[in-house]
Formats: sequence, C-alpha cells, structure tokens
Amino acid sequence: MSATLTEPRQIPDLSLGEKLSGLSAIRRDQVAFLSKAVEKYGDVFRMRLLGNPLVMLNHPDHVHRVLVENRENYDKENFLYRTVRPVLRNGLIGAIGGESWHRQRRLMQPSFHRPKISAFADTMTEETAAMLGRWHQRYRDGDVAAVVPDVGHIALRIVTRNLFGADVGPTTEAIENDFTYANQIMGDFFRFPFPPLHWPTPSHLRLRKLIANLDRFVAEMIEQRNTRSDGSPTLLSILADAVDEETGHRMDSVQLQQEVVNIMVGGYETTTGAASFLLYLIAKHPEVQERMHAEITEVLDGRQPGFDDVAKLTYTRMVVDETLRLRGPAWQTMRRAVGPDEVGGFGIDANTGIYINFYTMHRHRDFWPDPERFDPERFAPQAVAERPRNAYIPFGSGLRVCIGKHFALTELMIIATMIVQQYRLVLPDNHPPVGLDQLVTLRPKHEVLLRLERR
Ligand code: HEM
Repeated sequence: MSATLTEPRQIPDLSLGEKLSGLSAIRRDQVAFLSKAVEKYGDVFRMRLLGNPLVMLNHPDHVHRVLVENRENYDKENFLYRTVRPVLRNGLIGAIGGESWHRQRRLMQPSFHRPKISAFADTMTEETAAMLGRWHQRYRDGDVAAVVPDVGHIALRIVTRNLFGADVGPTTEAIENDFTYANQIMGDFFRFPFPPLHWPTPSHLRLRKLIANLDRFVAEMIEQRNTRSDGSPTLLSILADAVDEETGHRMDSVQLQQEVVNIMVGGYETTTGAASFLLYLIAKHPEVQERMHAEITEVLDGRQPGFDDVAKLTYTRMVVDETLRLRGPAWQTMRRAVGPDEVGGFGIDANTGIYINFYTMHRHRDFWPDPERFDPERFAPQAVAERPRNAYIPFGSGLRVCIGKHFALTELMIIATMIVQQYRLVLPDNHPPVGLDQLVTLRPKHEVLLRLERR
C-alpha cells in the first residue's frame, strides 16, 4: 500500500522560544523544565540540553527499544558521560561500550552475584549498628538529627570496607568530603558546561586535585590488599583475581584502579541520596512507617537483620521501591545511536543523542495514577505485573543495568529496617521541603532533619 503508512513519524521539536529560554530554565530547575515539555509534547521530542541536540524518550516501550531490544546500537559516547569521564575514566560506568566494556562486565559480574552480596551484608549490618550506637550516645529521646551526613558516612564505609577490608581509618572522612565536592563541581558543569573542564579554572583545578586524592587513596588500598575482618577476601581481591573464562584475561592494575573508583562512586553517591530520601519519606508517612515496623517486628522479633531476612521484608521492599520511583538518585541517562533506528515509529538518525529521564518516566500518567503521591502499594506483586517492563527502571535496564543493584537494594533494606526497628522517625512541624539538588545524581537540596523517638 502507500509508503506513507510506513514512513517514520516526524519528531516534534521545542518552539524557538522554549529553546532560547531553555538554557536558563534548565539551569534553574531542570526537572520543572522537562516536566513541562513532557506535558506539552508527549513521549518523544527534540530538545537541547545545554547546546547539545537530543531526542528525549519518555515511554517505557521506547526506552525498552533503546536499552534492551536494540541495545548494541546505542553507546555511551555522549555529553553526560563525557562530563563524568574525568573521574570515571574507562571504568564500567562511563565506558563507551563495545568489546572492551563487554569483557570488563563479564569479568566483574560474578563479584556482584547473590552469594557475594550475602557476605557483604554483614558489613552493612555492622555499620548501621555502629551508627545507631552513635545516635544513642549523641541524641536523647526526641532530639532532632540531621541524617544525611550520617547515612553518607556509613554508605562510604560499607563500600570501602567491602572493597578494601578490615578498616580504612580516618581517610574515609576526607574522601567523603572530596566526593561530595567533586559531584558538586561536575553537577554545576553539567548544568552550564562552560568553560570546558580542561580549562584551568579554580574549580576545575580543584576537581583535578580531588581526583588525584582519590586515585592515591585507591592505589594505597590496592597496595595493602587487606582481607576482611572475618578473613574472607575483599571485593578488591575478588576483582583482582577474576579471570575471564572465555579469554583467560585478567584486569591490569590501571583498569583495576579505575574500576575501584567506579564502584566507590556508584556505591557511595547514589546510595547516600537514596537512603536520605528513604528516611525522609518514611518520616513523612507515619502510617507507612508503622506498617513497616509491624513487619520488621514479625520477621525479626528484635534481632538484627541478616541477608536472608531481606527477602522476607516484603512491605519494606515496596517502600524502598516507591522511594526509588519518586526520588531515584540516578535520575537521567544518555545514549548515542551508533546507526539509524526506528523507535515507536519515529526515525532516529545515526549519531543522534538520546536522553532518558527516569524522574519524568516514573511519573508517566499512563502507568502511575496520581504520580506525586507516595504509595508503596504500587509495588504489590499484582500491580507490578500489570505494568510494562521498563516503566520502572531506577537501576537502568538491559546490558548496562547497574551492576550494584542487589548490593544497593540490600543496603537500603538493612539501613531502613534497623533504623525503624529502633526509632520512630518524625518529621518536625514546619519542616521545609527538602527539595532536589539536581546534580549528576539527585540528592536532597536541604538538610533532612528528623526527630528520633526511641521505640
Ligand atoms: C540506589 C543506589 C543505586 C542506583 C539508583 C544506581 C543506578 C544506576 C543506573 C541507573 C545505572 C545505569 C546507568 C546507565 O544506563 O546509563 C548504574 C550503573 C552502574 N552502577 Fe549503579 N546504582 C546504585 C548503586 C550502585 C552500587 C552500590 C554500585 C557498586 C557497588 C553501583 C555500580 C554501578 C556500576 C559499576 C554501573 C555501570 C554498569 C555498566 O555499565 O556495566 N551502583 N547504576
């Protein structure tokens, strides 16, 4: 029949006014800008993010096409990953793709399988217990605490202890500050990418220094090659000894160093944001918190959670999932189409930049009624089964799905469970909205202040 039926549809473009005002609007509030554009143009449209032409995709089927079905056609040669590459270099997160990425992923994947995570969970419990011990000393019943620095501290200790062994000492605190600052610099750059990162401005020089500190710290840790406190191998040793069964290949020391930095970035930055939002949302919804507490009491009967308990805490997991829907810290990604493709009937030319924003996707009105409402019931098994795959992807999807997904989920579950077991979290009256710090990752903009009532 007629060729017009099969001809790709034209991708709508933002108006000239929107393009011109977009630059400052995005700097002010990227989420608001994108939400408005989705409202007006729907699931597929062309836009510019800081001068970079992109096609935004907001429908699960379209995202499925790019990340899963035709995944070999899309790589990470794009503006977002160029921004973070000075820190991540050729490690797994930012690696462009292709055979060298495949080989690395194959080599590293077994280190994140279930039995390994089960060993890592003990550290998660120990660090959370240590934090609760500090809270008991520092706060009286009903005191108000700023929780973000504390969860950030344990997130970094959990990842570094699992990577490097027994204890990493006070250096972690310096590294923690360096991390936060580097994220700030890169986040600012991402919102306004001028001057280029290789220009020696004071903040870019500072970023280089932070990266050098981090490299030095990781190199020292690799040199020491400790074991964990129970004598079992560290994640670092597991990675260093890993052999690719297909090729017999092992990582060289430069690659190992870069992968360790990637795991630290992946394991610290995102988990801190997620845990902070999680505690905030639990406090904001007392009825949800009480139901969690009842479940925790029933499953654990007062003891500390272990890895095997996590799967039994089904309601708590629904709360974590709903938090990651509304406030997933990895809130955006980009790809480049290597060759041409057709997505949902729209033609995509070779070399097109693709932008996917999980924040807007996770509010798509076709799949999330009353999207701003915090409702863990959305993750009851029946509700999950009724949604398309890829309507919910806080850890990405397809080939490049987060390697640390089970690590992160176990950690969030253990932290939330142990805190709610011992404390009722209460949002003080007139707590201002915590807001969104829209950096490379998403974090609370303002302090999360919670009243800690002993149970
Ligand atoms: C709540 C916590 C976390 C969230 C929301 C998260 C989210 C994500 C997302 C969305 C991606 C895919 C990005 C893309 O497709 O462009 C990713 C990749 C990755 N994440 Fe995570 N992540 C979390 C925790 C972790 C942890 C704990 C680790 C390590 C221990 C980790 C290590 C990585 C690595 C290495 C990759 C790159 C995988 C690859 O491309 O092969 N992440 N993460």
